[in-house]
Amino acid sequence: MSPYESDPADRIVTAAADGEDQAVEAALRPKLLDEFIGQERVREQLSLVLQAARKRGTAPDHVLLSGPPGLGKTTLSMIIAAELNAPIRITSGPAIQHAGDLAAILSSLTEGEVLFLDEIHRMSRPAEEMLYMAMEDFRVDVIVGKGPGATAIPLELPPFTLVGATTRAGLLPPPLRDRFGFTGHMEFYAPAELQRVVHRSADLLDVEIDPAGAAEIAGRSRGTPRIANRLLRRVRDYAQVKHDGVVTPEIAAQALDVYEVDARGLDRLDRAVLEALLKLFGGGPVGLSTLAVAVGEESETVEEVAEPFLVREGLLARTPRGRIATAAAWHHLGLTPPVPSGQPGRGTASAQGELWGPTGGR
Ligand SMILES: Nc1ncnc2c1ncn2[C@@H]1O[C@H](COP(=O)(O)OP(=O)(O)OP(=O)(O)O)[C@@H](O)[C@H]1O
Repeated sequence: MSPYESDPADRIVTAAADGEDQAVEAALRPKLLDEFIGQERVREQLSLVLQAARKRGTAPDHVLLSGPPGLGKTTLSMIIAAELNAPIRITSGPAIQHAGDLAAILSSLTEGEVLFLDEIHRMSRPAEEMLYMAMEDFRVDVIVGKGPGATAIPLELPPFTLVGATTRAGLLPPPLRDRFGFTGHMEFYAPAELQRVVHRSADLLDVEIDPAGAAEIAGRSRGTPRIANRLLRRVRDYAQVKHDGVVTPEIAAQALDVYEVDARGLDRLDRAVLEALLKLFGGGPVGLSTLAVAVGEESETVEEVAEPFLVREGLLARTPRGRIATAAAWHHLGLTPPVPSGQPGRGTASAQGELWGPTGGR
């Protein structure tokens, strides 16, 4: 049976927002730059951009925020609007399929408004081209009619600030990237920063938590505030049902064990992949498809859902000969790595060596 029967998008450790996240996130979002935890460099740079714009009394340059999901791009866009005392309009690349959709949004903006365009790399080509002119000249050409009779009607736009967000900055065409005056690269959060995020959210949710309890949740949150907030809610449930509601490190650990999120933030799918790699293939190298069959999953699920975090954590490496486990992987699962052939004490290695899988890349 698949170790992960449900949709991988429903994992408790996914960085994408689920329905419950969306419902509670509004209450947990920091409202001003000073309340925003971590991302020191982006915060400092952005603070300068905003202060300068306020001083000049003009709309600031367009801002691009890039980084993995759940790190606070939407939150920062709302903070930008709040700091500028400006209204914000929120939309996303996939919602803008036709240039006309974008023209409708742009032409209804008010002066100084912030337009947040999430997943900007997923906009259609014609809309993207319209955006170039809008960003640079605050003007769009609206095409009326079709074929040889079509005419372009120029439309002046009020000055506005575009905040684009993308998980894939590399996919943005250079002409679009170049039109942003400031790009903020969001990094995964350090455990101490996530501990502060958990504490802050616990206060807002009226959950009593001790510092070590917050540290326990932070350590399992994969560097991502959205995951930290989600784990906090599950730990709160456990603490309220099984205990007196206070979150201690022991209670946090017990609760997250129930949800199968281990001390390093790996879930059942991540561990199944690592266990197969170590126990069945002696740590590799093994091809992706062989590894996927061994865990009863599609290759894409292993490659796109489990591997990025395992690679980031330094537990698994992708090589031209296939996937290999690192020393940290053996250590994490409490297993002893085989001794390389030709060295003394090869006994365990040969026993496991017989199980080594094919060594093709895929
Ligand atoms: N620096 C931070 N301090 C406190 N909370 C944060 C911080 N960054 C993010 N959060 C919390 O994490 C949650 C997710 O943040 P947000 O929606 O801004 O992420 P995102 O990068 O826009 O994700 P996506 O790309 O999936 O839209 C929010 O509820 C917010 O409260």
